[in-house]
Amino acid sequence: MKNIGLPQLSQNRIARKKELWSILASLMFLYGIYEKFVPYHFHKLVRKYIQKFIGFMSPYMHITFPESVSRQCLQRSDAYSCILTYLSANSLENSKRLKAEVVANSQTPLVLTMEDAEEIEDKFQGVKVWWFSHNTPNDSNDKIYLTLTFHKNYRELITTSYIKHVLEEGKAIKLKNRKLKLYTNNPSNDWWKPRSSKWSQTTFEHPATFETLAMDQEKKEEIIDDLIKFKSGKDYYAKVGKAWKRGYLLYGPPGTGKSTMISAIANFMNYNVYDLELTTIKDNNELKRLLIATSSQSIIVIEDIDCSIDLTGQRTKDEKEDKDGNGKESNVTLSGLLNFIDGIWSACGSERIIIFTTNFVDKLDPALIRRGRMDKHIEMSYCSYQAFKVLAKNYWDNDSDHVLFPIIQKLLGEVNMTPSDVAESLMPKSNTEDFEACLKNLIQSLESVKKKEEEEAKKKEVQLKAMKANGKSAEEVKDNGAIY
Ligand SMILES: Nc1ncnc2c1ncn2[C@@H]1O[C@H](COP(=O)(O)OP(=O)(O)OP(=O)(O)O)[C@@H](O)[C@H]1O
Repeated sequence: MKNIGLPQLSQNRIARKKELWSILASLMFLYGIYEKFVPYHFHKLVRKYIQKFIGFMSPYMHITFPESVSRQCLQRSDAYSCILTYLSANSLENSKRLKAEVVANSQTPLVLTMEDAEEIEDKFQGVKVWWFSHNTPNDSNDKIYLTLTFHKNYRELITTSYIKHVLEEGKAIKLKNRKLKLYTNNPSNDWWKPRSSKWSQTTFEHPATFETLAMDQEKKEEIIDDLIKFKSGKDYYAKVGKAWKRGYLLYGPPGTGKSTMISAIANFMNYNVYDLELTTIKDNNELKRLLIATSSQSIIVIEDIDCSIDLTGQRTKDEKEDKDGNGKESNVTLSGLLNFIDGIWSACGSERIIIFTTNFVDKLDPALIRRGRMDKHIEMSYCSYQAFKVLAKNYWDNDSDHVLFPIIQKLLGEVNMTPSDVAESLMPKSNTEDFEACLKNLIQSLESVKKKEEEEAKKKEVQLKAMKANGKSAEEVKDNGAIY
């Protein structure tokens, strides 16, 4: 009988299929054993190496950005949200795919989110990249991650230029879109308008940041660290049973940057500012009403607290009358203010910073500024060499050293000059004035202050000698202001 069986080719195919099935069955069997008997932590390791191997073989590379409140992110105004803002703004298609969620009590009410496992394509200098959003189930923090995928050939371009471009563009768009508010309780100057115990508001647009704030780097970092700790401290405050708020006392001579620091904090934290004018508040009840009307994520500021009201209750009625004779009177008391800061009413909101500023810290009632109430006391001092370098960068974009810098460094060590005065010297007075001319102006100002200080010291020394010669006591000499 003639062989009419399957042709040779088909038989080979069947044999190969059988082989494949048996390999598959063996692999499944081995996987079952691996799953059952190999410890879990070892699984993770194996997965990691498999992923590494696949990554090594693949022509594509991945970079992952977590949704975090890390120090660096905050300084870059949150890398994760900068990327989403960039993606949303840069393509019509992307903006359709990104969801805008409304977040209550937030300065940025619209928060962009990307669907889990969604992919967005972008192009940079002709190179295609893909952004991919995903959760990591193993991550106990339940964070969302953005992964950037690109071809290995463009590694240099993407890791240096593209990411920088995305972050900068995203940050710029965010800054443009963000609108912080400045509230004030200062009543209108128009006499016909009724006096109101409410806040009036305007847009807060101060450009100060920690980068442009002239102060020693170490001190600056300490404040930034403190703010970050506060911002991410919701659970901590709940755990220790404390209202989620923090008090800062900024003290130092006029022109050392206390108001500038407040603006830098507001911009850094993205908080609204409530500028509280105590002298216009009738009594403690009005103060309470104003407090209740403030929102969370805000900074309540009382500037020049030493001049605001009588906080010791010893001022006479005559003194309360203002210079124009308006009879403007404030019955806000120290206890009212203490209640405002940390009494029961202060718990009506959360995530709030209270800032007092003063030029005379010694004048303040210790109860008002004790730690726990004013948690951090920050001295804003005269311009140091490091602070001067920040100002040189702000005003002249100068990062490098200059031959005149050592002279300035020496003079700043000998003379007390406020950052405000240093900044004034660094500002060009005409179109022809360049950086060097401004540095010379500064040296001149520093030298004239130094000369004045030396002359005054000499004068006081002569005075002192004369008084001593006249038989005056040490106390009397001191009272007369001589250096003793
Ligand atoms: N530390 C600083 N960094 C940057 N700029 C500063 C600094 N200090 C002062 N300046 C500049 O000087 C100006 C005045 O500073 P600012 O009003 O912040 O000082 P202040 O300490 O609040 O003064 P006052 O006690 O009189 O209210 C600001 O507009 C700013 O340009």
